Amino acid sequence: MTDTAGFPARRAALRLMDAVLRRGETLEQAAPGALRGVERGDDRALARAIASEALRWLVDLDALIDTATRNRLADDAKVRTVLRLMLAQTLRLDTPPHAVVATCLPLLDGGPRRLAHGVFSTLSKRGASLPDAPTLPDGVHMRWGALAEEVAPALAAPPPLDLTLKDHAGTAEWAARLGGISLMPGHVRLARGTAVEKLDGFGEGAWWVQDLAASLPARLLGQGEGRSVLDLCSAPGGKTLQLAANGWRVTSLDMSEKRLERLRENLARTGLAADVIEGDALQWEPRLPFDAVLLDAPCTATGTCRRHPDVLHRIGVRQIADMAQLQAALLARAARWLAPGGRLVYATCSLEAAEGEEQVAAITLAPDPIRTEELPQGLAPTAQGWLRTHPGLLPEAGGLDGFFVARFRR
Ligand SMILES: C[S@@+](CC[C@H](N)C(=O)[O-])C[C@H]1O[C@@H](n2cnc3c(N)ncnc32)[C@H](O)[C@@H]1O
Repeated sequence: MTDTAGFPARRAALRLMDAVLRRGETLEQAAPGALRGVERGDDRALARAIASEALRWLVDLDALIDTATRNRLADDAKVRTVLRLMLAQTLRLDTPPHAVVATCLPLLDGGPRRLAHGVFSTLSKRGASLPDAPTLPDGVHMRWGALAEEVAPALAAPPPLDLTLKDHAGTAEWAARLGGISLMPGHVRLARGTAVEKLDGFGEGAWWVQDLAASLPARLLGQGEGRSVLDLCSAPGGKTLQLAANGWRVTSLDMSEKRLERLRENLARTGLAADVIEGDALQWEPRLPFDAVLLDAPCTATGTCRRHPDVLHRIGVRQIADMAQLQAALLARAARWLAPGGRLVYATCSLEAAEGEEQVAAITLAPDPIRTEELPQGLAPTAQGWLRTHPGLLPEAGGLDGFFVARFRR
């Protein structure tokens, strides 16, 4: 064990990488265990930043490593992962090489320290660099096809911070007060890395963090005017907050008690109200039909790859097929709970057709096509009246998450 300052953050980063690449966990799931014992907040943030950058640029970092070894290192060799972390720090986080060596080589104590030092020194002397955009893994390329070329440049850096305002009337004022820009009423975009809790308006619940794309599904249900809506799969509650703020009587259902705790905190902070139910949507039955249903279905979340680059490596055909099966079952149930004339919005933050376009192709409700004027400038619905966003859209404004959204009427 070393007591070098900065070592705990690197050890935690290595644990995060292992959790994602070996055990298929998300960075969020892995964080509590991997960061255990890392006391300082800035060390915890650093560990996450190193692992995120290593995952974002994994293919390119591996290609560099492979130019500097005589025998190719196994994909899951610890020395490869340590080298990925070392290079991510010098090439992406501007950490000086001597600091990288001092804090990372102890990760290999009793192992191939000299090999790692040699490869790192060779690449440093050579002035190794990364391409402008990350190279996506082969499996992602195969699934996304031409879309991969549009998404990759948007992955080069973490995304900006989007806020949704409780009161859309105050958009220009809040944008000026927080030093951001607005891409549509009720939206403010800030530079990435902004610390949320310290911003004006957080304590009083004037806004909540929500990617622009994630704010579109609830907007597509319009003003509630006291009508009832079921927010199905609702936690941590970004869409419940929007619906409540837009005058809907919200029933908010999710099966995760832990995520519902965050939803309740969000309601308390913003002073908004919803009937919160912990339940499994595959078992639960409502007493009365709803005027609207929003199904923000569980998904592989590959549309959030800018923020969560672990999805590029964890998600494959099996996970997509499992999610698609669950989504089909949820969609069939949600459609039955609509009152005549009621509207259903189906959304996923996935870039996989199986979780979007293919999922709604067979639905028996009438389509209620999304219109261009309902969307921020620069976005347009598909020929079918669906919305497909991806990180490569609105590049000058900083992009947006990948979402699929479709609307229907009973
Ligand atoms: C995409 S997230 C929802 C995000 C949320 N709509 C928001 O805007 O904050 C999907 C949610 O589905 C929930 N979920 C997954 N399977 C479920 C089921 N069978 N019944 C109820 N909720 C479920 C998960 O707990 C998770 O919170």
